[in-house]
Amino acid sequence: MNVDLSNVLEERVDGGLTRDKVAESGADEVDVPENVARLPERTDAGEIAEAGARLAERFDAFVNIGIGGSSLGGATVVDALAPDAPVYFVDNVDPDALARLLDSVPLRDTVFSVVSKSGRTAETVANYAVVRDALREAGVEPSENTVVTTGEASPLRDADTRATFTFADVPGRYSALSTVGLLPAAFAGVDVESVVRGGEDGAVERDAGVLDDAGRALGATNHLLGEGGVRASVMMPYAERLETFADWYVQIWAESLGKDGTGQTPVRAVGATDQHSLLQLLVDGPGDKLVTFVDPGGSEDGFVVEDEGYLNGVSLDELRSAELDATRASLVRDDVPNVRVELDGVTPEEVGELLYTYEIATVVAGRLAGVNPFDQPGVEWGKRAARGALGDDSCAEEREVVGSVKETLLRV
Ligand SMILES: O=P(O)(O)OC[C@H]1O[C@H](O)[C@H](O)[C@@H](O)[C@@H]1O
Repeated sequence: MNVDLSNVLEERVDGGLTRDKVAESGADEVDVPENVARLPERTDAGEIAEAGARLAERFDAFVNIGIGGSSLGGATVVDALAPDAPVYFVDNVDPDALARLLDSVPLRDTVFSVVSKSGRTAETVANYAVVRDALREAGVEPSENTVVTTGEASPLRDADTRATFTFADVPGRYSALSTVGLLPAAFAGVDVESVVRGGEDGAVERDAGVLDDAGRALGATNHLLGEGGVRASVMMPYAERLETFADWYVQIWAESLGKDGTGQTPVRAVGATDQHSLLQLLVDGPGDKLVTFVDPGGSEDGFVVEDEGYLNGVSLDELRSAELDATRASLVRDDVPNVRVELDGVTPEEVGELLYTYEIATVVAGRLAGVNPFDQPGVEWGKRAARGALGDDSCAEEREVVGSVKETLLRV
């Protein structure tokens, strides 16, 4: 994996950065906590691979029940490396979607993997309660078809299940390179040991300079551009297998950096599709965005266009690359800074390194901005308010606010 920062430099775009400014940003002095920095080397990928293989021997489908960091890491790895596997993610409260999923999988031969660090997340607990009832109605003992990954202090640790795994000692959104993110992929037969090895490749020596460490350089670049007026960070992979990575990026970037009135709005996009959607705003809208292209590298599928004028004999891969280059150039023409992350194919190693690199970039950007990149205080009030609205009297104060906000002042 390489990161091309050419198009954030002042030689390329007005308002751009200098190499020295990035190098002297202080990103090399940011302390990335050991639990995050050393997660890949502390992850027993062999054990995860074996656990996934054992489950795959017994079950035909795998359903991950979790939300946020307890779903997006696993979904990123599976969608990138095993997009056609019978692995599904229940990460919302949507009775229609859950009903359709339960109708589509062979319940008796499906393992439900409940993932929650706290063990108290309403969406996850509620979804699993519904699944548990559905299993019983199908004559299946729920504990036989359930595994759990949860924290040390979680009530889920006492759940009667087939296996209980310990949630890595990191905030959920930083847990992709652990059982949380890798068990679904292991079930799907992904080489999770290579994914973790890719993460290790992303880890660099502690005394490395900013420009020697992609994660730190990206963190510094995002921070400095933010100080220069960039308010939105668009993550635009040019591969549908990496779309979920863009979703993962939205969570880690928003939850880690959106604090104390600061933080760039992360935007999920996919190329080439969003050249016909978002690009107009990126080029001609407010000059407050950074665009990151993820170039997947070559594809095995050599589809070639025939009998179509200038496209005659052009492969879809060549068309995709030409469009990516053209889109980058159109942003440079309008002084929109952009980064190009170049993968050597969507492989386990490259996916692991991509995830790890952006974890480090997030920590560095947060520390340079003076915020804590590991908590999410802003989401807690809403959880209490929902509990209050559902009758929990310990959240009566929040319930009153919900009631007042529901009063209609203007309806059109
Ligand atoms: O893993 P859990 O404890 O169930 O938390 C699941 C998710 O919900 C929390 O509210 C945060 O928004 C996320 O950072 C977290 O990943």
